[in-house]
Amino acid sequence: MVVKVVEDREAVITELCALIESSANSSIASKGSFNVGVSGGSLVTFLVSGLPKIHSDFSKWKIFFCDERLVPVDDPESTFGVYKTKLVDTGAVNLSADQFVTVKQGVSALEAAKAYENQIKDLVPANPLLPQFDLLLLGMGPDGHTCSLFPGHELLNETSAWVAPITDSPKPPPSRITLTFPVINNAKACVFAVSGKEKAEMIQRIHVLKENLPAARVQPTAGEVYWIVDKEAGALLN
Ligand SMILES: O=C1O[C@H](COP(=O)(O)O)[C@@H](O)[C@H](O)[C@H]1O
Repeated sequence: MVVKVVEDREAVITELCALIESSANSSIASKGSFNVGVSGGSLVTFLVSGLPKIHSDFSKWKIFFCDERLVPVDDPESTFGVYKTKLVDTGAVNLSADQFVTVKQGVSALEAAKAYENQIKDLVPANPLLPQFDLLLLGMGPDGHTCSLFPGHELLNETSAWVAPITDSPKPPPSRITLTFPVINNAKACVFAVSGKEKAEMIQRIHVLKENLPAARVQPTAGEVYWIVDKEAGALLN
């Protein structure tokens, strides 16, 4: 695990996007494609600000969702909706909407999760039996959740589904789908980008007190997990 404390939110964005650039370009050089999973929440604003500054062949990118809220795309809570509006429609980066592997609309959470799992099966090479993303970009909520994996929730123990439905998310909206730990921990690399003093206590609980919170369970078996935190979020690390 690599924990890097940087000056401020801007520096988090710079570090995060340098890591993305390097991962994307080495994936494209070695196999001609880059399969990346994105999260919602604060990560969207980091990427909207940082991605336009990196150099990569964006046509080789395929973008998946580490989790998605089951709301219409034009709802402000839709993670795809926000990326589409702020990153694609603005032309900020050379990505088209169809490079995002979106979640089926207008069906139950269970059906949406199953359909997304099948899309992943078709598009992401398995290594050896589970899909292996090149990079997963993760956020951590102030309660220690990541993706839509919340403290104390039964989904933390999911071992067979790659993508799971959740209809009782403690953070609204309640209905979502999420990658599960077997898939997350099979990624080549995962990165958390965390900024702000409201995250400081949780960073301490995970990295100093070693509490087994959802974000702490991100430990890729054959890859690296990076934590990029700013000084406010990392204030209680020592
Ligand atoms: O609900 C969600 O929250 C987490 C954390 O969001 P943040 O705004 O505290 O960074 C996010 O990573 C996840 O994708 C999202 O659905």
